[in-house]
Amino acid sequence: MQDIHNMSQLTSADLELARAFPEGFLWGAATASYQIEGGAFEDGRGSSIWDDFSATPGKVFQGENGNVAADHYHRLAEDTELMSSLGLGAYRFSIAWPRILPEGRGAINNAGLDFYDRLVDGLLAKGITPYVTLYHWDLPSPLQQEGGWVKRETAFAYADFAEVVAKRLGDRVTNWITLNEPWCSAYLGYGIGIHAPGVQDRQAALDAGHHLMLGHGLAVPRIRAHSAPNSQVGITLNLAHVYANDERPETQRDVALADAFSNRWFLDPILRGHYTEGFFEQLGLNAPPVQDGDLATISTPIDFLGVNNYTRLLVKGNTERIPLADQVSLVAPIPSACYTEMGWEVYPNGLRDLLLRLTKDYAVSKLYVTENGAAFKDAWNGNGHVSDPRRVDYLRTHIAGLAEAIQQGAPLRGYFVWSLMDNFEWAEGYSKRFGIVYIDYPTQKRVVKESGYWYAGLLKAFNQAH
Ligand SMILES: OC[C@H]1NNC[C@@H](O)[C@@H]1O
Repeated sequence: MQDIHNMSQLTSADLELARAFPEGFLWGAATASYQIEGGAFEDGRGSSIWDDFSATPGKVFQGENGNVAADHYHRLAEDTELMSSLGLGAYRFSIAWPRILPEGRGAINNAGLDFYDRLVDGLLAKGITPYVTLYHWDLPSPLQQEGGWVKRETAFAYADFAEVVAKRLGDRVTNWITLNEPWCSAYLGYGIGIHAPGVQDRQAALDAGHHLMLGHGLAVPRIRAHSAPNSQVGITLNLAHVYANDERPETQRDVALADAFSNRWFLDPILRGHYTEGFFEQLGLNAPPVQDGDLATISTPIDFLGVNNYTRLLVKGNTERIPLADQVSLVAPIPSACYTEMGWEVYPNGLRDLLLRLTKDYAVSKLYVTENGAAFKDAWNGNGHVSDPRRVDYLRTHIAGLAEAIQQGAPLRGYFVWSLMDNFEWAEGYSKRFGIVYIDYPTQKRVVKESGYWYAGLLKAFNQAH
């Protein structure tokens, strides 16, 4: 691998930026099982709701699926070497529940555990710290056939799964993330149905969200029980800072609604032990089936909050009617702004402002940015590397915001770029590329993009400064 730490990619300002971060700050990259692994029918892996959703005509771009993806299942050595060559301090990945418990509960598939054993050992051998997400959306199909996350029993099945994994990996894994983005699982999967399992029922979204959070709370002590004393357990939420487009009262009202729906729906139960006042009424829905003790379980103390952030929300108040919390109108694309291939505004201060808000409003002892990145049109001409200056600029400006947030008191301990490599972007299939490494799917060749070289150079400059 050619000198990947080619710091000539960096400006003097970049070198200054690297030095702005405190000693011990963690630099990593993130992926998820269904998005990169492939090996969908191998070694006892069961089916997930994303296998089923992908196989349903019309659900995923061009009918694409995760059967092969980036073939990571067969490329552990190559990919851990790639991570090492980039100089990553940590790697965030997720465990495919259907590899471990093909039926969702009951019989353990040891070949599935063996795969993650090999991955963890490979990372540790290269000095890369594993950050393990236990659930990144690939619910075993049999559990969905019983109702999935709208059923309370799924929360208990999840906690059992978490314990099985912690028992096997807890002697080496000390950083655990229970769930990735339960908001997406609940609202995109059960509310509007653009994600698996494709249910369109807003009440079901509330019920699923509650049981996802319950599963989180049930799992935390069981993970701790099988992990080393210095382990830390947290959860990753997708959050976005909400801005007012103007000073009108209806805009202020809608900013609060958007914040409740996008952020506080999960932040408040997990970090404050209660749902946001009036939230269900604002949605025009009933409360989910909360049982005595649930909120105490859901708000069990955690060691860090993982924050996934890509853009901001800019709200312009509705005048003609009182909107529902999930129907607030966002400002139309701003001509002067930049947008990624996902249609998300590039607004670097949004990540900084989000971290500062969390620090001010919630008693979080530690924060990690567990995902941040961008999809742009990346092309590879079959040789050399992939030029992606817009992604370099996206990373540079968002990382600069992190330094400001830390300076202003945010307890930020690390950053994981999304993503290590191009991968299956859910309903968008492979049409959207988020990687700092390009995947040529026909050949499965890994090609480090300009952003990958830049990120590697930044990490090298950071390490040299400490
Ligand atoms: O949309 C980009 C990413 N967002 N967070 C969850 C990941 O699975 C997505 O690929």
